[in-house]
Amino acid sequence: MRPQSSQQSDRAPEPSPALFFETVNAYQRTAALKAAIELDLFTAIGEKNETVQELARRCDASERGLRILCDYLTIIGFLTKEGDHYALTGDSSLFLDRRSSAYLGSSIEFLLSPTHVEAFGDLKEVVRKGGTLMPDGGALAPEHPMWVRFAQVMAPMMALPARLLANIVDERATDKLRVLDIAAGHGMFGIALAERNPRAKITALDWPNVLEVARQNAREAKIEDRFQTIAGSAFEVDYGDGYDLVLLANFLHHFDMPACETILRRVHAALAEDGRVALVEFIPDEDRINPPIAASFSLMMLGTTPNGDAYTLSQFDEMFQRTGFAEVELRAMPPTFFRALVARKR
Ligand SMILES: Nc1ncnc2c1ncn2[C@@H]1O[C@H](CSCC[C@H]([NH3+])C(=O)O)[C@@H](O)[C@H]1O
Repeated sequence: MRPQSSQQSDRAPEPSPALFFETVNAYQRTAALKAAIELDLFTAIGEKNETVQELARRCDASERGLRILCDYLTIIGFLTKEGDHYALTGDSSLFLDRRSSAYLGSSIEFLLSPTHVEAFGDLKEVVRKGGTLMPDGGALAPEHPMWVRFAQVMAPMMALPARLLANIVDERATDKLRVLDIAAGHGMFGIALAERNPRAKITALDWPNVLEVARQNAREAKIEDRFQTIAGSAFEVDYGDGYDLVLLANFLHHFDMPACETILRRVHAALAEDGRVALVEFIPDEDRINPPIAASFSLMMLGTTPNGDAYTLSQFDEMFQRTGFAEVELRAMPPTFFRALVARKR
């Protein structure tokens, strides 16, 4: 490190074009990670194929290509390099080695699907308009096939947040618990509750094509006898009533505040008198720029939905107040970037 006098460190850093070049070329960063996942490079290195020659055999790729890819991945922090040997970092070993139960590689099939990437193809026009250019409400079009893909490939990634939420909302895991999981997707949030608490009964609501994936996951978790479904739009279908807990995980951010309130009013009516609603969301601080991952999620909503957003705690408070909820509790869900909001009906 360059020695700095206290006088120098008070000054603004020298101007640098580094951020410009890094950002303009950031599509190559995405491409490098995608290529490594598709070549199963991280698993190969985890299996101790550590040189370019060994990796070329294992990944069925050229030595030149792998040398340049591995050096690039080292530069951006996914690998380490000593001499001509590459190794995984702790994060890469946990999240990118296919043999890990926390493997995230399959999520690129959703996150980098053509639907998603194309939504950001002309962001200038999206910004001019103030919402997605995708037809029919973008991601919110009824039975959009992207949600089937989401349910299939994101289930492993949601297993941990689902277990964390279950601990928060059903600590004892012994009481009777009727749960409605709205926009259930893969169904993992409800399934995690049913796995912990033998008296939990889950009703999962989503589009019919998505519910097929949730039902399959419920069968695999051996809780299908306590797993029902309601197919259709959360704005239209009858929820039933008397629920002890309603889950709204990663759903409200797709809509503007009046639409969120429509859902919350319907939830309020469907809850038992001592019932609760639990939200799982990316919730930025009031400055809307921290924490970075939660706050950046607004851009995802700008590109893919007409009116969605990452709402702050004060915005959720307002929505809860206007829809009759009481006692809102905010809970962190480390090590994930989600936060949970639990509100009582009364
Ligand atoms: N109008 C709607 N009614 C019901 N579900 C919807 C609607 N629009 C989108 N969805 C579903 O909303 C889900 C959003 S993804 C969230 C899935 C899950 N709760 C999780 O936290 O991981 C997808 O499964 C969509 O199919």
